[in-house]
Amino acid sequence: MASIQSIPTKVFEGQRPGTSGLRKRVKVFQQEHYTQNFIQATLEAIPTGAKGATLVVGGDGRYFSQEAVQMIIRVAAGPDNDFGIKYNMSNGGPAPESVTEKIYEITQKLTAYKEIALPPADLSTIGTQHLGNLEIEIVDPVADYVILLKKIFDFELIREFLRNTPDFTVLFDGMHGVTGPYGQQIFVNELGLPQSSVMNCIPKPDFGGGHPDPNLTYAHELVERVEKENISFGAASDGDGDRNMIIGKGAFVTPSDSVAIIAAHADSIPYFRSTGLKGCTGLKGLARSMPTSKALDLVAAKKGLELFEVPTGWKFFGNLMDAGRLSICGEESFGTGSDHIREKDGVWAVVAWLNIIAAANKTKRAGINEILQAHYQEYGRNYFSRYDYEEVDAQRAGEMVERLRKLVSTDRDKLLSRDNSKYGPGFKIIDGDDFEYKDPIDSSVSKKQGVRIMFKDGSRLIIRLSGTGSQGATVRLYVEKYDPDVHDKATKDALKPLIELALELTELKEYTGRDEPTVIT
Ligand SMILES: O=P(O)(O)OC[C@H]1O[C@H](O)[C@H](O)[C@@H](O)[C@@H]1O
Repeated sequence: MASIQSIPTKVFEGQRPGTSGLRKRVKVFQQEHYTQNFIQATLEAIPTGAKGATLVVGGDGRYFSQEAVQMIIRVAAGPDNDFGIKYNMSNGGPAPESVTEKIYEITQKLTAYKEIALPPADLSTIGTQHLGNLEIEIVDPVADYVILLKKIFDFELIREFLRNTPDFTVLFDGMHGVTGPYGQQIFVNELGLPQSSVMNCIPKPDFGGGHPDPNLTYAHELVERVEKENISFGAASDGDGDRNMIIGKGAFVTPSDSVAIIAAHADSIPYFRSTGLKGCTGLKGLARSMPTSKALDLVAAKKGLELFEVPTGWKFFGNLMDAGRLSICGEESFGTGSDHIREKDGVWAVVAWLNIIAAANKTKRAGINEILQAHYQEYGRNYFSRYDYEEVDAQRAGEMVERLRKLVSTDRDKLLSRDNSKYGPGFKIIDGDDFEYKDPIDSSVSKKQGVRIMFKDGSRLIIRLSGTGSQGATVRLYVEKYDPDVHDKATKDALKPLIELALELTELKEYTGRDEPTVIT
């Protein structure tokens, strides 16, 4: 998808004919995806002036950089709505492909755009202000968000548990992203944890020089402190607050396990109980992106819930949620969430885990490790790993994927008769395809979403090109092995034969020229 900066936008100067006196209001959510909200604002709120809209930034004005806000206001304040796009994106989710494709098509026809100059907005003052004839309302999103979370989770239970269990220590890493003020308010002010339970909670435009990616590589400060200081529960969320990582001393919760465990324990979360409590929705279906491990499928089967496997990208969950068929979903790329909003939500996932642990501790003492082990005992364990090969030659990466596509289609017989016995029993290939998804709600079809190879023992290997890499191509190789009995192997040992098989079968080294991946998660 084109970025904001690269979408040429036709902007009118001064007042639009026939709109004299119109007060335009701008709606921009604090929680990421302002690309989508920018589009929403441009297409709906601004031209008609009909929709009241709000610019949401932190009370202290630091959640968005002043430049970003100015850019949004400037562009959103002026576009002439003769684009002819009428799409309903009011669920607040990421724009669907139909919209981004239409916008891209329009950008190909535009020949010029103008900008209007606006004075800078004062982001530090809550309330309404005017920039020319543009009305902006600055609100504090933390307060609204806390109200929402209190309807979803059992704050009282968590608070009690933390108060009565002082040796259960917590460390939340805001990574100098947008969730810092939320972490401060929720973990310290609401749940009563000491100030030392949060770190890096001042949002900074440069993320304090770090890379705000909540994984074992980039959240190393948190990882080191959790081990050194014997922290029971460590958590991080990323720069824009939508992703999360959950760890404990000697424990790492893979995102695939995380969504499965949240779903398995959903009845300890008020929002998912169909108890008739105000705001409780009951647990509807579950969903994961295709490469995410099938741990969630086992939970869905046991609970008798619908399970959806969608292509990579949160936008595919929105229709299912709007149709009332999806409650909890997740992606291996550290996104976990529910239908309380239409985007993954890092802070939500952290509080979900605290709620689950607090509920489990009503009967016996349990930390992250105990919850993980109990889950594996009940469902078996889906060992999972992702190998990323970043910035490889795009043409060669494309050729590699084409070869694999051929292997799962025209050369299918060759694939199915492949002898993998040297890698151990169970690695007989039983199926393979290039993942295709038909949206059950609007019947739209998304093709070529990743080559999948399935094995007799339930193992899978998946290969796809990243849609978010910025330089050359990023190849992602996902491997998964289900083990119903053995739960305590190190992931890399459990997956070793499958990874070797995957490298041989995909000819990854030959095509990318790489001996090793750049990132392993
Ligand atoms: O295509 P990839 O690089 O694997 O990225 C995939 C990820 O991209 C974005 O972050 C989306 O918001 C995620 O929902 C998605 O999982």
